[in-house]
Amino acid sequence: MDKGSSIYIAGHRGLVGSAIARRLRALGFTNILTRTHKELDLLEQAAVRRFFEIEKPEYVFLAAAKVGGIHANDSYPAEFIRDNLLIQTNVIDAAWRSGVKKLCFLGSSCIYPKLAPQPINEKHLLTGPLEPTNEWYAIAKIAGIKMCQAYRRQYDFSAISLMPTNLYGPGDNFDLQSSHVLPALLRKFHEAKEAGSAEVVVWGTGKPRREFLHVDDMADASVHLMRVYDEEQIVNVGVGQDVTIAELAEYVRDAVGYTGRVVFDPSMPDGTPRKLLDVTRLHATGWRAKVPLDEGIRQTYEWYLENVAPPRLMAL
Ligand SMILES: NC(=O)C1=CN([C@@H]2O[C@H](COP(=O)(O)OP(=O)(O)OC[C@H]3O[C@@H](n4cnc5c(N)ncnc54)[C@H](OP(=O)(O)O)[C@@H]3O)[C@@H](O)[C@H]2O)C=CC1
Ligand SMILES: C[C@H]1O[C@H](OP(=O)(O)OP(=O)(O)OC[C@H]2O[C@@H](n3cnc4c(=O)[nH]c(N)nc43)[C@H](O)[C@@H]2O)[C@@H](O)[C@@H](O)C1=O
Repeated sequence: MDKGSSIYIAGHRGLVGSAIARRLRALGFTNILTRTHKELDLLEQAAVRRFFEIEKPEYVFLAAAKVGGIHANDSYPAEFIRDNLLIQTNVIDAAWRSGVKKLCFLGSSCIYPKLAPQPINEKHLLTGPLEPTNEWYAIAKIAGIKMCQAYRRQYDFSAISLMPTNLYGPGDNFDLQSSHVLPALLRKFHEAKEAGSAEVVVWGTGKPRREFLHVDDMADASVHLMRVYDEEQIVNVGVGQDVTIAELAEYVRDAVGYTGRVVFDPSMPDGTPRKLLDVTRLHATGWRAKVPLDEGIRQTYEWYLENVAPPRLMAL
């Protein structure tokens, strides 16, 4: 990619897409192409094809998707499988048809079997049953990986697939029903502190282990791999370390400064017991995550206070 290359970021207003846009701009890329959801609905095949035929981007970061935490995935299986299959199929096919030089597809660590050996190596894909709460989303993401591989084999299309671990950071979704755990806990602890509540409820048993990567690291890795990596094999993108949800709750409690109790609600699903990525392949490309979890949580809390909390508290 040259600094003047035309680069389309699908989903540029989302957590990852906005971070990729920030990273590219910081590196001096000047020709970044975007469309809001309203301007271009990626579920519409004809509209997507037209967009690619007219704009002819050279590079594509596919960061648009139907995304959510464990409860959203479990509650809306039809939307998660349908929207993700449609968005990725429309974008990957139109990109190839219009002569895109290279495309970066984002999967997820939930593509791996629920009980995969830890840390999870890329070779564990399709070796066992999936976690039921997000199998619909996972199946769509696996189809996306296979589509990139098939287009590479048959059409010589340069498509790479990255498998991010759980992400967090500025621009995250803080809605308590649809969000992932880290933004949900930031909001719960913040609201409990403001209201003087005696306890905060954390879903599940607190025992599952998760790995958290700051979205600025994810964006940096995406741009790096777009530049240096061009193979069929998928690449895990993570930090190589995980924590229990109970430990995560303590990190968030410290960042927010909440002094009440943490209680667990085992009626809510735990999901996969552990999801730690083997990042050997990623490290071999010369890239490592930089943002420590405690620092990333503090920085995300500052972003939350500046961008999300004030209007909502005024409304209370
Ligand atoms: N967040 C995470 O923890 C992880 C994310 N990933 C992957 O990273 C990628 C980005 O995720 P993330 O940034 O978190 O998700 P977000 O929900 O923050 O962003 C997704 C973006 O896609 C857009 N979008 C969704 N549907 C359509 C549509 N039909 N037409 C046009 N735009 C659409 C959304 O726009 P709008 O809001 O206007 O609908 C939004 O800007 C996804 O592929 C996801 O699977 C992988 C692992 C973990
Ligand atoms: C990125 C990944 O995200 C999803 O998988 P997940 O890792 O299970 O996602 P999660 O962040 O929502 O939860 C992690 C853990 O945390 C616990 N937990 C506690 N309290 C809250 C809470 O308040 N909210 C949420 N959401 N979880 C909570 C929760 O019970 C679970 O044990 C996938 O669906 C899939 O889409 C995917 O790819």
